[in-house]
Amino acid sequence: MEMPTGEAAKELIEVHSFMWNHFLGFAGSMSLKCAVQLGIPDAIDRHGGHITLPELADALSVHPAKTLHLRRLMRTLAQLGFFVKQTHEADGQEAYRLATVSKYLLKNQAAGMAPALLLGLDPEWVAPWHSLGDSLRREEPTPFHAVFGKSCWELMAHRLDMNERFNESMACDARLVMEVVVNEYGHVFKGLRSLVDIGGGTGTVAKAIAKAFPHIRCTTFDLPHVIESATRDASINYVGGDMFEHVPPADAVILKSILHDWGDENCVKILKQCKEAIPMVGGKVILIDMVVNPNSPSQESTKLQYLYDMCMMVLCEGREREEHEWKKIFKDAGFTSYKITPALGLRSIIELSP
Ligand SMILES: C[S@@+](CC[C@H](N)C(=O)[O-])C[C@H]1O[C@@H](n2cnc3c(N)ncnc32)[C@H](O)[C@@H]1O
Ligand SMILES: O=c1cc(-c2ccc(O)cc2)oc2c(O)c(O)ccc12
Repeated sequence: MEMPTGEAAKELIEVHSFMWNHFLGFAGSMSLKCAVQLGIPDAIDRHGGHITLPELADALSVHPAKTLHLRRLMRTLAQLGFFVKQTHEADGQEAYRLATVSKYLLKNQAAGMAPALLLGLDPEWVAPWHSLGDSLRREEPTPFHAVFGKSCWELMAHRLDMNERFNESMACDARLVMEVVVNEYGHVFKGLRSLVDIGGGTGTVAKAIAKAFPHIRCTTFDLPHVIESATRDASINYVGGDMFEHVPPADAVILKSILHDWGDENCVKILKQCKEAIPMVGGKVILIDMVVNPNSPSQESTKLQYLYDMCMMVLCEGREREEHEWKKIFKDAGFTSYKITPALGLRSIIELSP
């Protein structure tokens, strides 16, 4: 094959770089996972936010033969924007400090995101991705079924370690999102005296609402094994059950990241149960979910929504939807009107009236 020259050579180099950037995306994610598992952000934080390489190696008990490996890991993560590399003028020693983003990887942080990183890259949660292609040729509902023979919800009822990791990942996302919802969009809860969070996990959403609006009686509703594993908070009622069969009555029900877990038919079934649970006058259903806009000015958001959609395809039977797809579901479930507030970057608040 003749080697390209001129414009063709330039194109080849660009293609090469584009491809490798994508092929090696996982190496960046896995390096970050390694940093979190080793506790690098916390070690830097404990050291006053700035640490030299030998100090870091010492703090992490890195084997003396692996100091250079640590340096390579740190320079990669600094290049990716997770740490800031500094060189001491006096002795030329390499040092690192936390970048703004890595503060969100500290353990025991209210807004920490480490559990979401660890769940997404857990070998058992990654395994179904290897079956995606084969699964597209077969009848089973998801690649997750191909690997585990059941849905993730069924599996987690028996695998309490997975249940705990999953719930913690969801809780860390909910803490972040609800901080914005109650502070910036509190009007959504105006006039409500009671509210049920459907598929509320271990209660993070309900706790955030009860704390911001103590006059609202909040209930967390989820599958029995999830409710049993929740640490009780006196301000919340906890109810175990199946949302396809019954939803406890309240002025409003909220569903955060629930409908995107399910296909259209199941969404209609869930919403019909929600409609039964709220008053015809003054009742409302509040959804916190994604509304995909393929023509969004923020193509970065659209890309993330599509990637999340792929997660839903692999791990559960859900999908991320455009407004016209939501509209049909709301109509089929018997709701007369809806209002979308694109409030949270990737996600929107959607209010439904019966
Ligand atoms: C993606 S998580 C969302 C958790 C929480 N709403 C949040 O955003 O942090 C979906 C939740 O739905 C719950 N769930 C699944 N099937 C359910 C069912 N049939 N009835 C009630 N809850 C269910 C799961 O146990 C899980 O807690
Ligand atoms: O099964 C999942 C997994 C995730 C998930 C993937 C990657 C991460 O880094 C964190 C979490 O999220 C899910 C989700 O939001 C959902 O509604 C259902 C299932 C899953």
